[in-house]
Amino acid sequence: MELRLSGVGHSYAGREVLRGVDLEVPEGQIVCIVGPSGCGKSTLLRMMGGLEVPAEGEVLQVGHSPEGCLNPLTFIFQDFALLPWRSVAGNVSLVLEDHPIARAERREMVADVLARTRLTEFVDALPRQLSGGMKQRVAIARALVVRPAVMLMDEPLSALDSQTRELLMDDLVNLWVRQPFTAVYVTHNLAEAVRLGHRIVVLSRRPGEVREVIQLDKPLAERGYGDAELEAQQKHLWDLMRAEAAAADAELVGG
Ligand SMILES: Nc1ncnc2c1ncn2[C@@H]1O[C@H](COP(=O)(O)OP(=O)(O)OP(=O)(O)O)[C@@H](O)[C@H]1O
Repeated sequence: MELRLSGVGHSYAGREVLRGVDLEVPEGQIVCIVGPSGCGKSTLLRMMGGLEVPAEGEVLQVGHSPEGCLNPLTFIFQDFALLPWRSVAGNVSLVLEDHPIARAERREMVADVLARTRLTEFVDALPRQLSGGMKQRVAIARALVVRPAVMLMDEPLSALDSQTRELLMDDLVNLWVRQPFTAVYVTHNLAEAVRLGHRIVVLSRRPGEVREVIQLDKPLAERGYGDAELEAQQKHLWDLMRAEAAAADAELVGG
């Protein structure tokens, strides 16, 4: 399934936050959305996930969900949102419990996704026993277990330290290479965008409009830490964003 947004615009209490956003999320690709603080990135993601309806324009879901999909649009947030009293397996299986799935099959689905996210040996651990990176891997496993059509990721790595971020980026790349998924990935971090994005959408400051869409053709598996080509793309992105970010910053400071 792919997502197509056309002419999406929105205001909150008379304050315009998004304007005329056209955007496509092709099946099997990761689309990163970058832009200065407050430009409407999370709002756009919520609209893609059907949590909010845009005042203008439309968000279309085109095509079919993958076979066995239990929840077409699944969110991953920065704060993991795990239940502290449930084990790793318990947190992952939670999202299957509302579906008519036999216990044995449910167990198999959880075991499979924990293996894919390298969590098998932590199956019985509680969230408080896990590092931040592992907690986010549990959240990713929980999102993947429902076989989503599109994963909607809102700054999933921003609560983590830089080494953990690097490791998790490798994990996401490996997951995608083994079994491509479709995702929209909102981030402030341009290094993450050039490492993970097949396409990067740059929004202007509020009201967020699409300033540029960058297509990165280098295969994800070949993008490594310190890659010169990616660093050049990152610099280009920063050149685009610098003035917008400074202006947005001044606006926020000034209220
Ligand atoms: N439910 C809401 N009610 C009123 N205003 C809102 C609501 N949600 C977001 N806003 C405002 O809309 C603007 C865009 O917010 P949004 O969180 O989408 O931006 P963002 O680009 O994700 O920001 P950041 O990069 O800082 O996370 C901000 O000014 C925010 O305060």
